[in-house]
Amino acid sequence: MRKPIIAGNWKMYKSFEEACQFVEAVREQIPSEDKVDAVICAPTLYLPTLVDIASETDLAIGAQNMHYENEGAFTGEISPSQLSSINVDYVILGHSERREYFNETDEAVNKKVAAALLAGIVPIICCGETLEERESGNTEQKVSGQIKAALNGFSAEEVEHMVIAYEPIWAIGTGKTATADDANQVCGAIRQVVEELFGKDCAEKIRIQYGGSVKPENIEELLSKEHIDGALVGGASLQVESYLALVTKAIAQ
Ligand SMILES: O=C(CO)COP(=O)(O)O
Repeated sequence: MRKPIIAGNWKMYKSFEEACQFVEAVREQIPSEDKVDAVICAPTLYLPTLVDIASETDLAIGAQNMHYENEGAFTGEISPSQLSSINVDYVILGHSERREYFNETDEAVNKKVAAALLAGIVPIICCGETLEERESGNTEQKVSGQIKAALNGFSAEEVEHMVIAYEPIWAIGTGKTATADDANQVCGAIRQVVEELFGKDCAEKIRIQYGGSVKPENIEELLSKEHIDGALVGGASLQVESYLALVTKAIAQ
């Protein structure tokens, strides 16, 4: 049995005060991390304070991006070792918004995954197809290519602790969710790629999230599917009630 993982991706939302109030409100109500991994990936600026507020609780704090170098002349960037120095547990890598607006390539994502491992941060590796790619029947080809590139050069022991997030781009922030069966099919195809590259044991252990308009009303059906082990959630992670509902529903599966 794979433990569910619910990660909120706040993107570029919330003031500092709102972020602190959110974590203060949810930290005591998060179910035990034996049952579910609950994560909030917040704007970088807020991370040290949020890690502090969430310390000694079952809520983990993550970043939404990082550079692959530990230091250097990269104005405006944040490094893996800087994140680990403030005890950040997770980092989202290769989100479609970063690939689209910030020219993040498969090669850069692969370097970032390596850097996250060295820094002891769990990478949440994103993949997903555009509407055009889906309509032309290229979903699995696109997603497999992204995953093969991101996982290039690692061992099964390393890969089994990573998290993959399948987020169809057309379902992000649009209110359109892939049907649970469609999402499960693609997550199953990703698991198959992992099995081919790293073996059955690794494929059975790695957790694969679905992301794209996940909310309390649809999470149960998504998580009831064989290959969907959690969710990467944008909009519905911004409110205390809906985030807690997602986490609570995840353990009822
Ligand atoms: O991009 C997402 C999470 O990373 C999904 O966002 P929404 O849940 O708002 O569709």
